[in-house]
Amino acid sequence: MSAKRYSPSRVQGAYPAPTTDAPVRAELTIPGSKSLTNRELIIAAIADGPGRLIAPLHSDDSQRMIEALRALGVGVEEVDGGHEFGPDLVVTPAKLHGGVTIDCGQAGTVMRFISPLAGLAENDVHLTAHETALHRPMGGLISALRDLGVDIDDEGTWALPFTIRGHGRIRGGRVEIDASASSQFVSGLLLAAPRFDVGLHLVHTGERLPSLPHIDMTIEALSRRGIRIERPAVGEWLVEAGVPRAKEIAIEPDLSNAAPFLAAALVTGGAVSITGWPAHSTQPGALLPEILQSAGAHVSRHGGTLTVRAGTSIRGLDIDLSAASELTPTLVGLAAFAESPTTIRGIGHIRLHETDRIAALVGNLRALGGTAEELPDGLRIVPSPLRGGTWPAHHDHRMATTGALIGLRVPGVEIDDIGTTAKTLPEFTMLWERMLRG
Ligand SMILES: O=C(O)C1=C[C@@H](OP(=O)(O)O)[C@@H](O)[C@H](O)C1
Ligand SMILES: C=C(OP(=O)(O)O)C(=O)O
Repeated sequence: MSAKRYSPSRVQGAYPAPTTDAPVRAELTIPGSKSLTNRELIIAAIADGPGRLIAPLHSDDSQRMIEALRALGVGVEEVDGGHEFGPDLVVTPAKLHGGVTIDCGQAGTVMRFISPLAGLAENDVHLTAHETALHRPMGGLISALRDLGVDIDDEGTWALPFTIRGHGRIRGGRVEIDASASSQFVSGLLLAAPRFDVGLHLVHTGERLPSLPHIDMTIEALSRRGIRIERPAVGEWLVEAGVPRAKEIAIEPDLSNAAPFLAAALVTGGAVSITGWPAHSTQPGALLPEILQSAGAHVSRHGGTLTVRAGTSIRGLDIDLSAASELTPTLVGLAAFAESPTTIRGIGHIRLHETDRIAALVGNLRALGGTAEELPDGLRIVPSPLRGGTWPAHHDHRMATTGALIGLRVPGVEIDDIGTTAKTLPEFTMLWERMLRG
């Protein structure tokens, strides 16, 4: 039986991707970062008083986190902050109570960040996910939590669904983890670690560690609230026990969600500006200006607005994207229109993202007449003329937005399920059409 579609979007179903002959010229504001919103929600929930998230993301992934925290007893209240994409959030910490079921939807951040927190709850927490996300790796995290003394009943599967039998405390101490399947195992443990009795000494034992900027993001978020984290060696973290300070935190725009819009400038020979681009950011999307420049773009910044202008052509890239693997789908869309081949390496673990992204990207491109091949830890695209056809989203928001990018220059591309974009950007079609209107 095929998996049920994942479509919680405001715009649902098939979406004929708009095509344009004209260069796009637009200035856009992108909603808040998924990764920052869901980290700040967790830290706010274990802080020393009520705190506020300013301009957070409102999408399926953030809603799943809000509902998970509320289920555990934490107060999360919506308060108008005057922002286009939804209210601010006031988070009031509380004793975590358990006795609940939490549905993580498709959100990797929810399944990996809530699990350690559930170990601090007073009772059983049953964790499940949408059926399209039950395959996502949890084993390394389950193993580390067990080593820390957390009682988990997974019926021997090492996967969701499972029950965490919370006892109201986790002792903490030294633990090893193989986080080669996902950096979120590390982030999830670090985020809850201040509330462990003796803090945490976490040692990564796997051969590779993807998405390092996302771990830096976790460390930076905790440090901002007074929690000390040391890194005695690569792949090793020491977190002191303590209570994070309650704060008002402004959430940066989601730079990975800005990627297809910036890439649209190159694909159409135009220019796209994104407002509120942070001067410093741990988001992997902060690498976009440099990556797009290597692809031939002209990049400039004026007063917090980043502008990407097309150059004379798009250069193919040979790039290790392990630090920023969530940018892969957009860069593949860009590569389809380059003047030379693109090779992306270091991203083997994205076979276990929302879908097997390597297989899905190669398969979708080939179905439109493109030339692409899977590599053991990445993929290679040789630009060739494409024709229209169905672009399956594979219940993956970034596959859907890549289909839209390709459709800008290839008439007749239809994304089978645009609803998937609600995972992190329910406003995708609205913003895409706003970009095309200029
Ligand atoms: O911590 C985070 O917010 C994320 C970490 C990364 O996960 P992986 O390390 O599993 O790739 C990234 O791909 C995901 O989109 C968000
Ligand atoms: C891999 C992703 O999501 P998640 O947070 O569910 O891991 C992603 O957004 O590209």
